[in-house]
Amino acid sequence: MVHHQNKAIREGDNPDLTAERVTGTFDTHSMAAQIYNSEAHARRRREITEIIAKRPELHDTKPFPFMTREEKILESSRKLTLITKHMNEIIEPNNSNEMFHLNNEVLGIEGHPMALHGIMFIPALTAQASEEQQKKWLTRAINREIVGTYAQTELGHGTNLQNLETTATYDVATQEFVLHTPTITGLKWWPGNLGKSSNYAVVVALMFIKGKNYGPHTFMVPLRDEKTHQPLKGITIGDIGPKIAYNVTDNGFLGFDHYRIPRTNLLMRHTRVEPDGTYVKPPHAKINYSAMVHVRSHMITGQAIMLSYALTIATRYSSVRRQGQIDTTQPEVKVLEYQTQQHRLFPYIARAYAFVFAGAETVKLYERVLEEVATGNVSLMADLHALTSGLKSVVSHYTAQGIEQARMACGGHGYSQASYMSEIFGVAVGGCTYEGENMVMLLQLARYLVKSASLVKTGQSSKLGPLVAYLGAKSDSTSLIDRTPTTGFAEYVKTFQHIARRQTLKAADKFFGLMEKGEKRPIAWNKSSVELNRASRLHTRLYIVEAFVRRVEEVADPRLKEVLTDLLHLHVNYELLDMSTYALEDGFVSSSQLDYVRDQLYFYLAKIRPNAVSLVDSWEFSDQELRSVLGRRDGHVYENLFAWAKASPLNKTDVLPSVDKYLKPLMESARASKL
Ligand SMILES: CCCCCCCCCCCCCCCCCCCCCCCCCC(=O)SCCNC(=O)CCNC(=O)[C@H](O)C(C)(C)COP(=O)(O)OP(=O)(O)OC[C@H]1O[C@@H](n2cnc3c(N)ncnc32)[C@H](O)[C@@H]1OP(=O)(O)O
Ligand SMILES: Cc1cc2nc3c(=O)[nH]c(=O)nc-3n(C[C@H](O)[C@H](O)[C@H](O)COP(=O)(O)OP(=O)(O)OC[C@H]3O[C@@H](n4cnc5c(N)ncnc54)[C@H](O)[C@@H]3O)c2cc1C
Repeated sequence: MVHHQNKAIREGDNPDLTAERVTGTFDTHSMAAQIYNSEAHARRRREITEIIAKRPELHDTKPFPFMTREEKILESSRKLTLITKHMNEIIEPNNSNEMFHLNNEVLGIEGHPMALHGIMFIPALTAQASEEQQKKWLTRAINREIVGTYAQTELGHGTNLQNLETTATYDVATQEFVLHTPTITGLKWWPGNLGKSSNYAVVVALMFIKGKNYGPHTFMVPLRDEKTHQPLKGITIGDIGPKIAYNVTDNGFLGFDHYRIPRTNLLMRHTRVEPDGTYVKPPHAKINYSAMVHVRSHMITGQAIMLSYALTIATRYSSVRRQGQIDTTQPEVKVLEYQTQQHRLFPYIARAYAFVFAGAETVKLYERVLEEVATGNVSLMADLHALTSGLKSVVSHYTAQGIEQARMACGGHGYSQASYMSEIFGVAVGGCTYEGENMVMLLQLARYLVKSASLVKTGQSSKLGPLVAYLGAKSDSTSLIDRTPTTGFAEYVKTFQHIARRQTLKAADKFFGLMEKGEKRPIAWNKSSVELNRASRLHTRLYIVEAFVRRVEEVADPRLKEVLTDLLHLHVNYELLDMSTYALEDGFVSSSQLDYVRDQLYFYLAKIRPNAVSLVDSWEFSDQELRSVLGRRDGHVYENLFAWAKASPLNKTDVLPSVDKYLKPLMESARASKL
């Protein structure tokens, strides 16, 4: 038996797809170890997939697109119960990476009744509850004795947390907080699983003590009776209705009518209110925003995964879809042969790799900050906030664009829910909004960049942190791309640094200049904000390139290194062309250098072509996880599209009631009136 580098090859597969896999030059299991940041985790993912494959009770009973929302919620709850019961046979206890994979395989990306429980409720309790409070609630939450969510956003306010309307007023006499929703716009609105599933929530409310507003604070709040699941007195609660996607999650609304909770339900790891109402300040004003930073840090990886779902589907399908000829004397080609198709897909394959490598670095920094903050050291919080704000925005934006390109690259069948593309897009694009609307988060990063720019301008570049040290460096007069005999990544990195530095300093100049002309700070900020956000994007894209370079430098296996180097070449050339206005406007890069960049881009599209399928196979998504007829591992698309269509609920009968009731009489009366 031949041992192929691509481990997805099976007998009986569509030969067009097998032919692609045979040309792969590297071991896909080894590449999976790069993607999932460790050989052990990549292996565990495969083992978990195999365990699930052998347990039919954990499989979808029918394709999701054929189910109503209610059916999906029921089905997801059934599976959730089973995986909770058998968790320890499938994954290592409390391993969140393994849990994430288990959920994606069994429950899928449309959400489930305990989605926010794992993503935000437990992280909020872990980071913000005191040890005593953790003993009371965290263990119960981990054991799933209670179901919780994170309720912050309101109908009228999501971004501007200082103007939330839900109040928590301290009553010294009873040592209780009184939670109240004064208006319709003060209703909590959006929190995942708040509507129907959760019986507890970490609620963010403005805290008032003796008439003074202490700003947003987090409280542990019981919402429903633990036995009957009926809403408690003083609580108005429900589901907000269907969304673009993610409909298995019951995003909800919540109102309080003078609802009392004990003083000790304020999460008190970093902040305290004494019985007499004395307030003890936290070591950092934003320390209780940690659950948001948790999601922002992890969602970079989550977005890369969803982008790769779409790319896996489109690249496999493009290898079995034949349409048209390039040489008219030859048979029809796989659509993957078209340069336009490669240009649509391959740069996004490179981006997905770049994002997952940047995501791994972000999680590492997040974990370090979490440990440091637990011991009272908050020095890196601002850096982490700036980094995650930029990355969540840039990565979610390009992820959504990439998924949409992948959808269009599948032609008509991409528009069918059999492709599953619309759900993947819908879930992923939510990331542009949740955890901070993208423009708003770019502006958060811009604050950090402007502070750094003012250090540069006042001759204090030595004080710049490592993420922004390049802002204080001197540029070459022009880019050295194609001006040295062996142009390497260093010339590209310097070019991206030049572009990001110039835009940051220019946007900061604009802002400071407006203030010098007498504009008030917030007005000057608003008038500079488009330019500031451009700087934030360029800074983040530079970071992503650098993370990619760092990873490629670390890789030892020569076959992996070669293909990852090809992808990196593709990435830097595509990125530079995409932001060429910035490079051209001050003459840092010339049009002849851009011609070189274009040639390089086309060269690497062709060089990557034989590895394209192996590059997407390396993410090792099972068919169950992908839930896409077009993306099937075996490539048997057409017969399965036909089977899928036949299974559509509309095909249960030949004549629909709507026809009996309306169309037949309509046609009959049209015929009669013609007589
Ligand atoms: C995922 C985990 C998996 C875990 C498993 C792990 C396994 C691993 C596997 C990996 C895969 C996982 C994949 C997951 C996929 C999920 C799929 C789908 C799930 C869908 C779920 C959807 C969930 C969605 C939930 C939600 O959506 S929950 C609601 C989120 N809502 C927002 O995000 C509001 C935005 N708004 C603001 O964040 C604020 O409003 C505001 C703008 C900052 C101003 O904040 P404000 O308090 O007004 O600030 P200012 O007073 O203006 O002060 C400003 C000053 O503070 C500073 N500063 C502000 N912040 C912070 C901060 N943090 N830290 C430090 N400093 C900060 C700032 O730098 C400035 O400093 P300066 O420049 O002054 O020095
Ligand atoms: C799928 C999904 C799941 C969610 N889950 C949860 C959850 O579990 N818990 C929870 O609490 N919330 C949740 N949310 C809410 C989410 O966090 C907010 O919707 C998000 O933070 C954006 O806030 P917003 O809706 O107030 O948007 P807005 O702030 O009203 O945004 C509208 C527009 O105004 C602009 N804008 C607003 N402020 C500024 C500014 N200062 N400067 C420049 N432009 C500005 C924005 O850029 C945007 O273009 C979820 C949302 C979604 C879509």
